[in-house]
Amino acid sequence: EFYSSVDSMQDLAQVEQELINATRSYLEAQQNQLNFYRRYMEQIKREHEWAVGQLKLDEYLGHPLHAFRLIKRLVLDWDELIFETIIENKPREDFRSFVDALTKDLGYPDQSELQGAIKGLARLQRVYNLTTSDLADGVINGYHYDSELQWRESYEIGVQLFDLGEYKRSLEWLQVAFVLLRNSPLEKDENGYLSDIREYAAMANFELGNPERADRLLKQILTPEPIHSAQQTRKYLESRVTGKNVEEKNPSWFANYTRLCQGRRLPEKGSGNPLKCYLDGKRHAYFTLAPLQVEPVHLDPDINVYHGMLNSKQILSIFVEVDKEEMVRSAVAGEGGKRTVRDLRVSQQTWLNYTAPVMQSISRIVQFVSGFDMAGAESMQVANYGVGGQYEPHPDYFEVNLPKEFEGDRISTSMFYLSNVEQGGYTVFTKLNLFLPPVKGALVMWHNLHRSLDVDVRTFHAGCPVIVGSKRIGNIWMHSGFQEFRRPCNLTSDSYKSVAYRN
Ligand SMILES: O=C(O)CCC(=O)C(=O)O
Ligand SMILES: [Fe+2]
Repeated sequence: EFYSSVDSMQDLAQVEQELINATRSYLEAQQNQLNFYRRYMEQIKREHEWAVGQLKLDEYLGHPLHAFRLIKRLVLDWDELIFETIIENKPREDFRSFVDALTKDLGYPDQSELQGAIKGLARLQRVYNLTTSDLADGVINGYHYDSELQWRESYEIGVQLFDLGEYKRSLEWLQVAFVLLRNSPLEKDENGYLSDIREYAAMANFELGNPERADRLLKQILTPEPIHSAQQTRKYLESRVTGKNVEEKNPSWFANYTRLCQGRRLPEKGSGNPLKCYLDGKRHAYFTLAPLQVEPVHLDPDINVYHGMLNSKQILSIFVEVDKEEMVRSAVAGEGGKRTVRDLRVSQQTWLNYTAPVMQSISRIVQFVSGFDMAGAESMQVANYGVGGQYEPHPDYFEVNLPKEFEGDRISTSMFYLSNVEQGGYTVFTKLNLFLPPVKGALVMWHNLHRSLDVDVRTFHAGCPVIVGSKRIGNIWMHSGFQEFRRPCNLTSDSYKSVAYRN
């Protein structure tokens, strides 16, 4: 799978580069072969002309060498030089086997990849309120990127969204495609693409509960030919009950999620945020010379950002380790805890243990900042999101179906940002009115469990869709086993605080 991480998309760029090279050599080889045929024809033609110019044909052929040449050409040359090489077409065979090997080697995207990429675009539109015309113009949140879409691309998006049942969005893309094609000075639309667009637009309108509009669009493309597909579509639609214009129903968390992803908090009660950044050199001797740069972003539950925990060199070393592993599409726990791939989590990931030197440093950082015993730590999960990649609101604890290999639930999360993100990709806490833009080298830490070890529902959080850029994070989840002396329970339980936050 390629679309779910920017890193794996790089393989595709390489595939395309190699395809360009291979196609170039193919064209060149074909050209050489054609030139050879042409030269051969010219040569024979010259001989014919010479013969006709000089002598009568029977005189010419009366010469034994001429007779021999003609027969030799027809028996051998035409066959070997022309017929066989045309049929065999070596350049084409070479090209075909090169492409086969290349796609086997580096992989090749299929329809489902295209769908994944298009769903990603639709997700960006939904979460960030991006208009279709802006996106098609390459304008994202007011930033102009030099990459507007062609009518064909907009059309393809419209068609795919139609197939996905996203009729309203589909219609918008079809309209953009229509206008682009109609206003395009180069395209003459000999193939009737305007009609194709109208036909899809008609069907989308029909599904949206506008049968009159659908009919009007289809009438615009009716041709005298009875087999034309617009007529068939019309018949088909007449036989069906029109769709209902149902407003897209979003889940209850969606409004909070999108607002925070857009960097908008609800106004705070009281006198605003009293939290101040501070330096902490006392937490552990390790931080005496380089005190922790703490940005407390929430109290109760405490969420802290520790800035400058990893430098670029260390982050590069982490990715040297990542390159030794295989990145796989991230999954979520499905029914009965089974690994399930879903659109709610679109990224690729791998796991790193703490043997490499850089990973030993990371282990020390987490140990000294959190005070936890690393005996309870999972390996670090390194993830890379693709454009539109996200992780919808979830808790990090298991609560049920805790995998057997762990002692206790995930008591805390330590999340390192391993990249900046050009646009989007915030981490948001949907129940705490909190958003965090990724800052390369920073570490975010919080507890997922109350001191009673009951789950703290307030810690629901999400990774917002990446709009532009490649988001990389490294997560270390700590389990509650081994930590009884590190984070002892209180005399009174504070798990009541979570009650109001369940849904
Ligand atoms: O990408 C993010 O900001 C959050 C990721 C996350 O919550 C997770 O991987 O569990
Ligand atoms: Fe998480």
